[in-house]
Amino acid sequence: MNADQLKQQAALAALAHVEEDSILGIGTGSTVDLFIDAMAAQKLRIRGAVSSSERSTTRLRRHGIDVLDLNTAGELDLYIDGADESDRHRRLIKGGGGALTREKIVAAASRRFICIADESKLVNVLGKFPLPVEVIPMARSYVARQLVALGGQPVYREGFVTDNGNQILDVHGLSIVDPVQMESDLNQLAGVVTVGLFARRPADLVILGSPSGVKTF
Ligand SMILES: O=C(CO)[C@H](O)[C@H](O)COP(=O)(O)O
Repeated sequence: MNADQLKQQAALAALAHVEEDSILGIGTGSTVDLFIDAMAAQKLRIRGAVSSSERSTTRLRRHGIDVLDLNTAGELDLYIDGADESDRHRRLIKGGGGALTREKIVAAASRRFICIADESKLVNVLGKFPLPVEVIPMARSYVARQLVALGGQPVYREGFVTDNGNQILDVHGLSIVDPVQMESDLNQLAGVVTVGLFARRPADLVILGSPSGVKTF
């Protein structure tokens, strides 16, 4: 099975958690695209979705799914999103697609967070995937120097602007043994908008597609 088939497996398994007339939070990425398409194909009736990116908004609307404003939607029933890495405690690295800030907001505003991915995303220690950090543009070099002092090697994601008009530093070389502490530490740096570590609010359930079937934890 290829990676897309494994992502599809996870996306389909997540559909079983969607309740009729609920309001969903929708993440961003290729796995979430598959989830949106599967939800539309199965004609699941939901009240609407709060989207974490322009990319997902376009896809939801194309399927005729109502995209709601988080300010009026209230608390969301369920958030579905992919990840770049997950450890066994369901702590994640996210932001490979650059949507980490809105993803973190929508995850925080949701009662339940289900992460869908293929099994290659499961790691023992987070940090092999470069950690995305969204920064205010004028603070980019300052934040980069602080990240070097903390032992990372930040790389500017050139030519990429987030949906919020900010920039991304991808931090290589981190072995994130205490993700909760690192998330707090990096959040404190002036100019950092969002760190792509989802450790203080981990997923409630991770669904992984694998050649031997779906794995959940
Ligand atoms: O965090 C993300 C986007 O900001 C995605 O969830 C992450 O990059 C995984 O993407 P994919 O489903 O394409 O593997």
